[in-house]
Amino acid sequence: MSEPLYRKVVVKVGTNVITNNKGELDLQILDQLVSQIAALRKQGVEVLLVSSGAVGAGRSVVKLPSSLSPVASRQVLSSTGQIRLINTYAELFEQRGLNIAQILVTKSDFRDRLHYLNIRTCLASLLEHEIIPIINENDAVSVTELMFTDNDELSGMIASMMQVDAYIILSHVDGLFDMSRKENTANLIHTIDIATEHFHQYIKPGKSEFGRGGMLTKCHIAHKLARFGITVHIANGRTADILIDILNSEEVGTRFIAQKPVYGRKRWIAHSEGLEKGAVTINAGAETALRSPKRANSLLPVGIESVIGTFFKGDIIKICSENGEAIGYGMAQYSSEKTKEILGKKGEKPLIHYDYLYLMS
Ligand SMILES: Nc1ncnc2c1ncn2[C@@H]1O[C@H](COP(=O)(O)OP(=O)(O)O)[C@@H](O)[C@H]1O
Ligand SMILES: N[C@@H](CCC(=O)OP(=O)(O)O)C(=O)O
Repeated sequence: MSEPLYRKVVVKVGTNVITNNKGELDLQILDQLVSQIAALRKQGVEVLLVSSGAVGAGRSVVKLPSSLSPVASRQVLSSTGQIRLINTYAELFEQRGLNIAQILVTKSDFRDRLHYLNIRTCLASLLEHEIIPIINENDAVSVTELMFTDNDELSGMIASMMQVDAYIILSHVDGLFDMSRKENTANLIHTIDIATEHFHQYIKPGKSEFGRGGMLTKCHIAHKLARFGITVHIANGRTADILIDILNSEEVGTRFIAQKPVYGRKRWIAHSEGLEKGAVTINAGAETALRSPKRANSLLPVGIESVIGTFFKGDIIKICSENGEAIGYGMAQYSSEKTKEILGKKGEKPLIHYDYLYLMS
């Protein structure tokens, strides 16, 4: 391999990639994946692996009655399957002289800056000691409202938190296809430049059998990360040497071109969907000011129409447009109580400073 394209990557592998049609772990594919990661490590590439497959692996460990609730069966399958999954990885990496670590997280582990930084320190220390972190959602304890949409979202969060060069999503499909054409003539989209085109035009809604996310979630995350300056690849994890090819700059799968990098707190705020403590509704003038391409504007009380929930200084809050649609997130500079006192007034301090503001496009 020539000089690898990236120095640090997050690789996310989906259930459909690493399980066979009987739902069992596909040892041949896992072996192929591990050997590619080992080859990348030899080249000095730092790899964080996010692996789905716990629930899938659990299905081949225990047979559950159909009367069990979906939540309970997911808890049982994931907690039993995760052991099988991680043991398989441990054995395969050990054969290549590599150590792994298991990190199980829930969305609430990212709820405030301190927790977020704790996870970051943990992952950074593992990489520093040449241990490969294998991350999954802690499905046994994360229930409905605290769940990530799927592991594509979790991995996106890790990729942005760890400031990787690229986020590689290994799916069971070759990438994003242009579904606007007739099915049998669908074309693989090689690159997407989010500055000039939108992925929505290519997507067909729907999820595959065992996974949770679907192409729409993948593209949403890819778009978000490309905005932060991280290149995203969506490629087929069952294709031999796919990771090696990507890091060798071969044109495989779909690549979302990275834009100018954004760092620090803005990234954390951008991943706070569902973790907000409250919300504010703003008027049309304030929305126009926040979206101004000419200058960065902070959110002033004069443009705030209403306050929902209770929040304090330093909390993440959601920003909604006049019609109630979520348009962004930001860190409050003061409490909901104070905001209520001064909303609509001129000359007051900003509720959200532009450095702590993330607007969805
Ligand atoms: N434009 C598209 N290109 C490719 N796949 C698409 C598209 N629109 C919808 N899909 C669906 O998305 C699925 C891939 O997403 P997902 O099931 O989450 O993959 P995985 O489980 O491999 O992570 C495909 O099976 C396909 O049916
Ligand atoms: N955490 C779950 C996987 C959830 C998930 O996002 O699955 P997938 O869409 O296959 O990546 C598991 O390990 O079974």
